[in-house]
Amino acid sequence: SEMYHAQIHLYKHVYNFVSAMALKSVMELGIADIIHNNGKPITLSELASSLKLHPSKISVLHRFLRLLTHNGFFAKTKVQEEEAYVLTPPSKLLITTKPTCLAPIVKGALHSSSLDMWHSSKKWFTEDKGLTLYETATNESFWAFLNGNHDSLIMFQEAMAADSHMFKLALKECKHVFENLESLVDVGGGIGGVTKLINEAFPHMKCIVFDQPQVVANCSGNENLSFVGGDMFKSIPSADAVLLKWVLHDWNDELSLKILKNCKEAISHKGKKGKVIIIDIAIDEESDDPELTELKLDYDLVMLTMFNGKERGKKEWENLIYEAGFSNYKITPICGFKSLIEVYP
Ligand SMILES: OCc1ccc2c(c1)OC[C@]1(O)c3cc4c(cc3O[C@H]21)OCO4
Repeated sequence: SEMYHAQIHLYKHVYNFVSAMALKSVMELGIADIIHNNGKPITLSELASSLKLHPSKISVLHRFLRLLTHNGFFAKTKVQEEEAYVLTPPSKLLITTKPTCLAPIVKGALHSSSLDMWHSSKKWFTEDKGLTLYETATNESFWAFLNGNHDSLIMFQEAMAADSHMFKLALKECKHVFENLESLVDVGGGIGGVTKLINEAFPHMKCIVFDQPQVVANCSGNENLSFVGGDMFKSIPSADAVLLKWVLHDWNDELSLKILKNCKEAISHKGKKGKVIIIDIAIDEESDDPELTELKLDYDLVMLTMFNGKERGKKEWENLIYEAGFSNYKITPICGFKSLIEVYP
């Protein structure tokens, strides 16, 4: 009946965290590496012994694998009549020796420092101080937390760098965007994860990684890759193109406008030939399948709660781009759930 379906819907969402935390456990145990290095399907007992599990934990492992197999992270097969597990495309993204490894994102996004704040949401809703949920819960911004906790900063930067390897695959599809650029500044480029990939693909392009001084402090480049410290809300080094990957979703419209106006300044020496390259989520409920839209809306709340940022729909991107004084733009989907938006003065 409708009541039963409503109950299932409600309970499923209450316990959504279980599959996320089971995935975190599998990541922490390095199970994807064990199965990958095994070179063939692995039985439960083989997996348990390589994990050096106490016999009492073998059934626990089986139950975790059962849920994750149900959710498409493993598949079952038979080895000499015995059940065995193989990796699937999603769990292959947890193999730590591959450049496409997203384990650092799983680790960072599901770290207690990213989750604990949710227990303060009622307080956050009832206050009018304009703080993020993160600040309401911890009395400091997430960026201040990262700058004050070396291990968390490394974890965050590894998460950002992990995602940028995905960008390497996308770069093959969107090479034309970066062709015939003589220089590019990667704003909010962190430790240069993405910029290094672009520099490898386009060795003659002068690439600048632009981020806060303390972020770029002990980074070193090469003759065509340099690190510059500064404040993107004040001014951005000039170049043929400015890259904003996973930056504007951290900031509300007012601050995003400020960044985009400084980007326009930075490319103005090139006249019409300059461009701003935005890589971020573009919500598109009409054409995206519901699963993809749910991921984008999840990310919207992650950005809202951590940074008072937001993910934007196609219309919102258009309004922001025109408001910043640009005349034209083009959106191309890349990397599965992100889009590449070329913006022209
Ligand atoms: O736009 C930047 C940006 C992009 C992605 C993410 C950001 C911020 O913070 C939230 C997040 O869920 C997160 C939090 C983390 C982390 C990684 C991580 O990935 C997610 O490592 C430590 O805490």
